[in-house]
Amino acid sequence: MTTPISEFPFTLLADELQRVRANTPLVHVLTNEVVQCFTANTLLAVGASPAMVVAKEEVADFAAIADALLINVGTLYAERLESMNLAIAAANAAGTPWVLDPVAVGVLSYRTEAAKAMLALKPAAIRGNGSEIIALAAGMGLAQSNHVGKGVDSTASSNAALSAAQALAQATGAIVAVTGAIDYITDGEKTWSVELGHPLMTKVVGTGCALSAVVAAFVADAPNRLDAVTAACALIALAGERAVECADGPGTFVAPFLDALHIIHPNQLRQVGV
Ligand SMILES: Nc1ncnc2c1ncn2[C@@H]1O[C@H](COP(=O)(O)OP(=O)(O)OP(=O)(O)O)[C@@H](O)[C@H]1O
Ligand SMILES: Cc1ncsc1CCO
Ligand SMILES: [Mg+2]
Repeated sequence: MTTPISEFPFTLLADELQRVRANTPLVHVLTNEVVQCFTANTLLAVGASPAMVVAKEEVADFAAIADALLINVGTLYAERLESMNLAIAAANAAGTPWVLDPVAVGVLSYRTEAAKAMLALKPAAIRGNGSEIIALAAGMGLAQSNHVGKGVDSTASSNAALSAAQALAQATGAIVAVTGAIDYITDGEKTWSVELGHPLMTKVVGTGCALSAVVAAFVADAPNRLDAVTAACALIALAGERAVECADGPGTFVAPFLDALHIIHPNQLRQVGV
């Protein structure tokens, strides 16, 4: 059973956005080298405060003072993995929620093993595409790994990964968001479906990665993590839809996407809804 976003109270989405803007959460971002700037700009446009602190000498100190941490394994290598594990340990010690983006997990064994080990470290949320979520679930014996990704791109629809997402949420205690044409956000019991967004969003690198950073911003001090992650997914998809209205293609998508995120006001969401 899934509940469509049209039943997600608009006031809740507005309230979530207002909460994030009021708190301007400091988001510690350990992400891949492709999407750093776009991710930082997306967080700023939403109203959060990004910082890409990566040195192993600094990550523990910073994770302890940040409001949330993002771990994205898109361009993983040994030194970065060491930093990530130090940051996660410090975040957990400080009670700071952290989010896992398992980019291309299932395709390559090094990152698949690294992400699998991270699952035991209690992420607050996991956000990935269909192939990635199926692979994570398969690594725990919860699904069959029958949709290995094509590099960072999914070969599975989010629909095909829904039961894997629900099982993964139950097994890890994380909120799991599996994204694609429809985003599903689940705590293993309740599942929201967000049928918003536009296929052009897959033609611009890093929309999913940036969404994961926004998920981190929303889970910071969240009264309800399922609502927070659902609101983050809905917000990014809505901004994508609005951007497409004034974009000619991928090259002209990014500027109106950032503008839409910056301009969207909670009161607008209260009036018109999703
Ligand atoms: N076919 C689609 N139709 C509508 N919206 C889409 C579609 N595919 C993706 N989206 C939107 O793009 C967002 C990013 O999801 P996607 O599943 O493409 O991430 P991803 O594969 O991890 O991307 P990346 O690794 O490039 O950052 C989704 O949350 C959704 O809003
Ligand atoms: C293209 C790409 N390669 C490694 S990470 C990344 C960003 C999209 O996930
Ligand atoms: Mg991705």
